Amino acid sequence: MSNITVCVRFRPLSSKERRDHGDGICIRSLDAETFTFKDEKQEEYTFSFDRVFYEGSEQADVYEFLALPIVRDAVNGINGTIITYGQTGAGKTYSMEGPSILECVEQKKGLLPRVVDEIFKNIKFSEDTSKYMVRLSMRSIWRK
Ligand SMILES: Nc1ncnc2c1ncn2[C@@H]1O[C@H](COP(=O)(O)OP(=O)(O)OP(=O)(O)O)[C@@H](O)[C@H]1O
Repeated sequence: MSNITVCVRFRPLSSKERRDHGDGICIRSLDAETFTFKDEKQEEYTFSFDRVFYEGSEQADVYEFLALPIVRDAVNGINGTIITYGQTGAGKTYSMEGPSILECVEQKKGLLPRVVDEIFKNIKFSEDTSKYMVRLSMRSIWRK
């Protein structure tokens, strides 16, 4: 895998979206890396990523593919960054934190709590006598 992994995630339609636009979706899955998008003129475009997470994907799927390799590097002293990008309501916060960072069912926990848990689990069970210093920062960048 290259040093940069780029994935796309589709969230389920909200009840308002279903009410306003019905169930019709313009995305057709081809495989775990490729989907087609049909625009309003019915033109079809194909897009490929390192992984496509369709609307049924679980938080754990995203974590295992995307974040776990970064955590494994981090405990070996290799920095890593996770960036979520998308328009408002696309699901960035849900993917990073889960439905709520404070009260959250295990299955819905987002990347951030999973990453923190795994880093400290690794440190706790590391056999050598190394000292670890963990630095983690989060930024939100938006345009009005
Ligand atoms: N994969 C998902 N499964 C179920 N619900 C989701 C998923 N992704 C997002 N949602 C829901 O969609 C809504 C919008 O998601 P979220 O708040 O994460 O968007 P956002 O990209 O962070 O938006 P903003 O940029 O405005 O902060 C929320 O109600 C969230 O719970």
